[in-house]
Amino acid sequence: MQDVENTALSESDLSRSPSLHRDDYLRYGRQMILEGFGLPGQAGLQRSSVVVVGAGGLGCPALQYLAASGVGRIGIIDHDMVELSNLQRQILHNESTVGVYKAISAAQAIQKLNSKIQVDIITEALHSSNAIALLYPYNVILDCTDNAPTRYLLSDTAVSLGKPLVSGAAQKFEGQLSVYNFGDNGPCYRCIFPRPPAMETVGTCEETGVLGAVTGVIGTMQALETIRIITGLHDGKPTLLLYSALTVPFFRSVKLRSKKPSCIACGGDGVKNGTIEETDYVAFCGGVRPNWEQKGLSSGSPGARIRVQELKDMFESNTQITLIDVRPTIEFGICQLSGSKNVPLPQLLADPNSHISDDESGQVVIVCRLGNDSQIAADTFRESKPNIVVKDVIGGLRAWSREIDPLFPIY
Ligand SMILES: Nc1ncnc2c1ncn2[C@@H]1O[C@H](COP(=O)(O)OP(=O)(O)OP(=O)(O)O)[C@@H](O)[C@H]1O
Repeated sequence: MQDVENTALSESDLSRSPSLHRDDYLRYGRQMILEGFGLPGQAGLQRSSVVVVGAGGLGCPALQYLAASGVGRIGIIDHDMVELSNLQRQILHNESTVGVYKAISAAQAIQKLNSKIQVDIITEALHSSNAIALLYPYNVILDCTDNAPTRYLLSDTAVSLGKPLVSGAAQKFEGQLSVYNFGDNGPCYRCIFPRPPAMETVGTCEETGVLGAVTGVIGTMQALETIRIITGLHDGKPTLLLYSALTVPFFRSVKLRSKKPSCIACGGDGVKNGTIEETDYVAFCGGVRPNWEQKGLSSGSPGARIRVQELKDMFESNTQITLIDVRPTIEFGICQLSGSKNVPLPQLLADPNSHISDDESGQVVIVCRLGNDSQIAADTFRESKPNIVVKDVIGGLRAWSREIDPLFPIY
């Protein structure tokens, strides 16, 4: 499966008589004088090509260091556009590129840093029918995305194309880093995580929060691992690096086992291009968002979910409601609707009966930030107190801010 033309540079590539422009000796001199790097290392970087999937929190620092180090060709794949809430960590974007495709914004930034490298801009989402074609031209693939379907798709594609996959993840105060499908018998992502996590146990940065500098640490290390692979400085030992910004020592590493012979992707006959195209990665990972109706957690009778306009109407007509906000206390402290009481979702799930009384005379309305947790809370109440009218707010406080009160803080 290893495609010699298109995989990480071989020893013969690195020892081929290198030629650099005169300015490059000055530009890259600080790394060229490093033991084991030298002129072959720099020339290897210049001849290599790398694709970064996701130009967000991880992709930005990774791209920055890859461009600065002189990787000759860099592809950037991201279908999303820059938003104000990205600027806290997605350091290649800025106020003037809000609304611009991230792939374009990031490309502009790294071309300013290094105008001599080739940058390919791809503003479409990576999915099973374009992955092989989009990733084929590059030596190393970086997973800087934030969702399980893309992780499995990237891993299968990397296996199929015989390319190393440098995978990063960051959430809250923590991050993870690993290189898959590399070295002597290195495992793929599926060998280590054969089944996706349950959808309700994972969340995006939007849902769970992330400290910007944590993505900086992991994204930078993704660039570092990539440079080690290209220049032959990587020992190829499969390792999962775990980082926690709040716990000393900050880094721990876990030795990973070799490729699993029974792995459906890299064991046996291996994954075929056709298999990737036929796989519904979103379905494999349980759907884009948990759909509580489909999971049998009915959302009650028609009208069980209300729009923010209906909530406003209830306020204005003085309808008697018990308004429960199920966000974490720290978020409730940032902003809240007047008259709402805070019962964080885990507390509510642990003991739903203690938060509303049996003779609740009005309606119970549940709100959260985006309208997902409120559905879980409402279904839990309906099960424990079937005689009480429980509604939840579609789109949550985000929708309230967008549609009703533009002065209400959005985060
Ligand atoms: N299949 C995919 N193809 C291309 N880009 C992807 C794919 N999946 C995820 N991404 C990109 O990966 C990036 C992940 O970065 P990050 O989580 O920091 O950003 P975000 O999604 O903007 O964050 P937030 O959760 O705060 O909205 C995003 O820019 C997203 O568009």
